[in-house]
Amino acid sequence: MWRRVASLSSSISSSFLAQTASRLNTWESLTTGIAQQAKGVIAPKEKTPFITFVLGGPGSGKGTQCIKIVETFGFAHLSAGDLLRREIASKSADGAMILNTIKEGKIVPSQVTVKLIQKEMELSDNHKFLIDGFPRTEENRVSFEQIIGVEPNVVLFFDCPEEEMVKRVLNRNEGRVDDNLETIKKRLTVFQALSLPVINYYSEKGKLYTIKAIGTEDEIFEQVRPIFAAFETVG
Ligand SMILES: Nc1ncnc2c1ncn2[C@@H]1O[C@H](COP(=O)(O)OP(=O)(O)O)[C@@H](O)[C@H]1O
Ligand SMILES: Nc1ccn([C@H]2C[C@H](O)[C@@H](COP(=O)(O)OP(=O)(O)O)O2)c(=O)n1
Ligand SMILES: [Mg+2]
Repeated sequence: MWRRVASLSSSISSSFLAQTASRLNTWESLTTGIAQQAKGVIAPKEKTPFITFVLGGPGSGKGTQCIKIVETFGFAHLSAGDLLRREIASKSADGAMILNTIKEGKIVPSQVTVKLIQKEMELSDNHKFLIDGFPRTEENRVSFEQIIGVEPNVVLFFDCPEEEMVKRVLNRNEGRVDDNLETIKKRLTVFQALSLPVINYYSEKGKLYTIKAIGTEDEIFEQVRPIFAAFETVG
């Protein structure tokens, strides 16, 4: 009999203990969460990231359309070119190498660019990212997959005739070292040889959305809008 009572009491006490422990755990995690928020510690990234790569030749209107996507759909905009130009301006160890590469119309080693993108993603409290001007090569693409470990949900390709891209870049007027005819010609060759294979890769994967990038900025955005609107509906 005592055994039954003993075993009963032990099962009561163990279940009581388990419940108490579970309450304490819940409380602990709640209080930890509150304390972290109060201290401004970065909250755990609960949502799966939603990644959009924005591709297209130089001057195809990627940056211009990204501004509209941010305004309408609340993405964080990470321009690979802007991040690299920021490195040059900050006179970091890689700055001189990046400047020469950009002047030459070539592509900066992937390791450098992906690390800059990774840092921005980690600092952001957004989970929806527009990664503009990346990946520009197969090496860029593979490096992102290896370092960040995720694939894009959407890949936009702004498809624009070369003569229109050249005209736009020469009129861009942002004081960029690469906005001159000599560099643009090199960039167009690099785009054909190294970036088009990436675009084809995503086309085969069924992730590519091609936008006819001629017309007014608003006309072009009307092709972009339904792509993201469809994802908003899905949830
Ligand atoms: N639809 C458009 N029609 C004419 N000019 C445009 C259009 N979209 C952008 N531009 C202009 O063309 C230049 C290049 O655009 P930008 O967004 O910087 O392209 P990208 O980021 O693809 O190089 C900018 O000066 C921009 O104001
Ligand atoms: N993934 C990338 C993106 C940009 N770069 C370098 C080389 C590019 O010619 C320059 C400028 O890129 P950016 O995207 O700002 O250029 P456009 O907006 O297309 O004119 O930066 C790079 O090396 N790798
Ligand atoms: Mg741009």
